[in-house]
Amino acid sequence: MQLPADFIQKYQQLLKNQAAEFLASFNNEATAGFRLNPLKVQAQYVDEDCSQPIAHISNAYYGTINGNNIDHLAGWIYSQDPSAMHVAQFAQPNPHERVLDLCAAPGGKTTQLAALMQDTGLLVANEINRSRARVLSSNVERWGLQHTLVTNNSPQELAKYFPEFFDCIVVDAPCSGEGLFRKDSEAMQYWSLEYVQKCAQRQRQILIEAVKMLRPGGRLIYSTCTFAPEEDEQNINWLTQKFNLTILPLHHYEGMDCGRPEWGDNNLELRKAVRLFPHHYQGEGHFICVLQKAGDAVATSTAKMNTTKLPNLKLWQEFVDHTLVDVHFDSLIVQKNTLYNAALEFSQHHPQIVRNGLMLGEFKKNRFEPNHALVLALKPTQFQQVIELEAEQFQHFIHGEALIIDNQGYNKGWVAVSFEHKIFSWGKLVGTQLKNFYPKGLRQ
Ligand SMILES: C[S@@+](CC[C@H](N)C(=O)[O-])C[C@H]1O[C@@H](n2cnc3c(N)ncnc32)[C@H](O)[C@@H]1O
Repeated sequence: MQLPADFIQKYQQLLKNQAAEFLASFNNEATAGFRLNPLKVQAQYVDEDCSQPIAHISNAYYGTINGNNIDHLAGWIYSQDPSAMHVAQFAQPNPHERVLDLCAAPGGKTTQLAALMQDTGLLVANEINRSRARVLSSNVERWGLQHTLVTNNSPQELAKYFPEFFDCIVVDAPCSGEGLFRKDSEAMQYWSLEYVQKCAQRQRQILIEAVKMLRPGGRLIYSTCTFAPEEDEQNINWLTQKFNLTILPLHHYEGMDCGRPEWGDNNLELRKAVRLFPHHYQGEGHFICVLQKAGDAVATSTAKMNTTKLPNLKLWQEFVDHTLVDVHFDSLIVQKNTLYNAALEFSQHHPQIVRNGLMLGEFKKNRFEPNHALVLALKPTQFQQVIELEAEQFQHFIHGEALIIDNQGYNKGWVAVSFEHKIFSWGKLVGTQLKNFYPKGLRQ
């Protein structure tokens, strides 16, 4: 790999006798990994090879996945660089906490945080870029999450709505991406010494807003996928000088390096951070640091904001009675004919919302049409009827075709549709015809 000359020179100076091994690692292939969704699945039921677990990460394995197979469509797996998986794992979010993933798209950390929280409490997944926020939202849907609020705000805007609100905030910052060079050589095109400085400044602006949203005693997790000290140790050192935050010790597992005090004004506390170098760890480059804000560390409960008035829910109730089993939603709200079980209920003033909790469905004239998110979020036992497709039927169905099935005793109406016993879509049964409700945007 042809690395930029300034990059080579910089790391020769910084890493000295380790530089040759570090620079040579860029000629090796990037390491791939994936995580299983513990909200849905156990390893023995997926098609992927789960023979190489990633140490110290729950439900994670080395290897590549097929983005078009049923495991992916049904939200049972997520592709992610093994190093990146340590961020949420070190964040250790507790069930029922209020957690913010401030720079969240496409959703690697969000899906992992939600899994660790067992989809309880409140997870706010924010992304500044609108089209990336949509991708984030579709990954939240695929993962079957019920208590995640997806927002599309700048950190400055978001901070106006959530002063000292969160128990835990993850800032997986936009960075110069040096740790991605092996995976995506295009990342190198943007790289320059000036770009690193620019990224470091932008990260400081983001961190200032993150601190405003963190409650006293709350945890701030800062990560980048770059080796640059300006964006890593120097930013953390600046942060601890500017605000009342202390660095918490992280366990340095095999292959993990410590943060480098000498790269951050000789602040010895920086040793507590984790650096992942590709010549030491089987993954791409990463930096992770966990800090705690001074103050009361008692965990807060998930309080709700003001509630909204509901229209007549008869159509929804009829749908539940005919289609579902043992479901309880206690935060129902309606927005523009769409019914949600809200992750958070707002008064008049609210951030730019892309998805608020679980989208249950839409009121259309005299009927209720369930949303794709609902079929992906419920357990198989929560459907009155599940129709299992054969391989050929599955291929036709994900193309958007209706099917003629051998109807042996199914009732007319909504059914969950599965393949390999993985539920992936709604269908509507009329006699022997299974109408197709697999979303148009996902059809293959
Ligand atoms: C490293 S990526 C996040 C990856 C994500 N956490 C994951 O695990 O899938 C950084 C994100 O920050 C967003 N971003 C860019 N500029 C930003 C800014 N000024 N404030 C907040 N986020 C920003 C980018 O659009 C990008 O989605």
